[in-house]
Amino acid sequence: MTSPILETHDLTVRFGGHVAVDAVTCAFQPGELTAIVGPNGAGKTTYFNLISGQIPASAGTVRLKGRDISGQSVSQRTRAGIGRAFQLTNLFPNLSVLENVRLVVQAQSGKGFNMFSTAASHVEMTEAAEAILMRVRLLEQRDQVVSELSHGNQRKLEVALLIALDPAVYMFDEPTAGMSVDEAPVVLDLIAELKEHTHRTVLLVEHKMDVIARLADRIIVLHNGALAADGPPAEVIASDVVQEAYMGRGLEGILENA
Ligand SMILES: Nc1ncnc2c1ncn2[C@@H]1O[C@H](COP(=O)(O)OP(=O)(O)OP(=O)(O)O)[C@@H](O)[C@H]1O
Repeated sequence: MTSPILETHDLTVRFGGHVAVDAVTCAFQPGELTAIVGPNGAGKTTYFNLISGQIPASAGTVRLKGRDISGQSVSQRTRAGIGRAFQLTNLFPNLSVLENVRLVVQAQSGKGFNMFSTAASHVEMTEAAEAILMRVRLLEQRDQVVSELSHGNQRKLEVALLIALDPAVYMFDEPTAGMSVDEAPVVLDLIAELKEHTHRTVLLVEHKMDVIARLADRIIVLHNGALAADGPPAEVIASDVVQEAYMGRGLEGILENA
């Protein structure tokens, strides 16, 4: 077995007396797509926040490629390879779609805002940004200002920015939430492609059963902040612990059928 890309060890956070994430120990392998499920308030988003660094842990560690990143800020973790789908506030709303992607491509190329960068490299960065926009089917909207994009297209742009960042671990929190039936498949295809073609590790918080069935290699179930089950989808869905945890409703009872 290869070394895990990402590991959490006894990861815990308390809010006052409430333990929102309770000693979660889990390892994620390269190329593996894990769906994180559980009822409302189970701690899924908080677990994500602990991994990406939005909130500090009360106890436990997060390791990326074997290195302890528990003390690092969000931006340090992003640079280290944790790519969480951008919140809309991370997009530059008054810039065009192309400009938003090109800024990330530029930052990744190490050139930053170098005013002396050559015309050729500017052309190359534009081409790289356009290639990404083509992948996410946003090339037609390249000159549109971000604030004028539809919700679905803004989500696609978030995926484009993540692709430009090319992190080792992609994190998506309900990536198709609020998307139309026409828009959602494009984003799901992109996530599938990340896993299959680029062998990236993907973590997905998801309520929709059809999305999980299509994409997940593995499901972890959080219940009251603790890891209640972990394994291949069919096994987890059928497991006694999951059936009992949801009082006979089974996992299907807490997932939405689209
Ligand atoms: N900053 C905070 N301060 C206090 N309590 C919090 C904070 N963030 C989360 N919680 C609590 O921690 C628990 C876990 O919340 P979390 O949002 O992680 O659940 P979730 O599984 O993502 O739920 P949902 O499916 O509804 O998004 C909840 O009881 C929530 O109220």
